[in-house]
Amino acid sequence: MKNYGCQSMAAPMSRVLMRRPGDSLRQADPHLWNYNGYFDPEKAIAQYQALVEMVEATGAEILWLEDGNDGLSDGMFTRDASLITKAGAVLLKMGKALRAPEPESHGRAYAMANIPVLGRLTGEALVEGGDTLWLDEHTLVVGLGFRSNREGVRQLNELLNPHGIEVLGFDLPVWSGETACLHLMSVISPLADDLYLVHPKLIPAALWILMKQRGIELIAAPEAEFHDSLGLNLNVMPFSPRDCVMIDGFPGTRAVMEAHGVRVRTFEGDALCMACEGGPTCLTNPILREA
Ligand SMILES: NC(=O)NCCC[C@H](N)C(=O)O
Repeated sequence: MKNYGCQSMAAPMSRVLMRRPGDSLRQADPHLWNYNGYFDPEKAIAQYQALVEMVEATGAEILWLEDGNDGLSDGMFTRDASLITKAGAVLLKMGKALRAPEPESHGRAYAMANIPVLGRLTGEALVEGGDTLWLDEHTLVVGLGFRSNREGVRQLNELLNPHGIEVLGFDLPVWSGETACLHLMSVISPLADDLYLVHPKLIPAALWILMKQRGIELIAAPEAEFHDSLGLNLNVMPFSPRDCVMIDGFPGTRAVMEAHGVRVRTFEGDALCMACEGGPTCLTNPILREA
């Protein structure tokens, strides 16, 4: 039986790649890494543990990457450095230069776990996993901004077309600037194959049209909470269709999801997620999702 394969955003997750924050985060220079005033490493580590317990309670197996005091404090955002497909893993190439060593560290973990590496991005290509979204198992959408570019989409097509996957790129806006983190998944969170939570104003219009054509229902989170949470209210990760986790403190966003039949679990994420610009989708890289 295969122990990897994920070409869906919300099918039941039974295996996931994670990296517990440790000394690298404790020693991170917040100015260098663009962490804001909410940053508190000890509190962040405790908040991360609450997320781990929630993942474990679903029965999902966690494949661990070690911190090892390697100075890669963003390494806890395992979503970004590799992409799992049914044909193997693709080691991506980071738009944030400080994160450049992360894809190869994923490669080492996959080798130890007997997960084949299908390929890696090279040269000028950039793609971070937070910019990728499976619209269906044959269609991967990539947000193009400061973290992902057209050469990345070209190389992904070269690697994935032989496996029946088409990769489409859509431009993202500048928004908060070059050093901030705006991924496609910062403005869209799939909650089920046919239900996405969105921040409409930042969604590429052509992608909006495509999602509507696919019959996906788009539900908008309250705009005030998007601003108050620094966008993290919208970072919602499904364990399985309509069973999700988000950070605590944004009841309006929670209510719109619950009104659509979604079970919402929460954990405190100010010192971890709001501080370091990444929520539960970024902190997890699902390795196996199957209906
Ligand atoms: N997928 C995500 O949205 N990841 C969040 C990454 C945050 C990290 N501090 C970064 O700037 O790359």
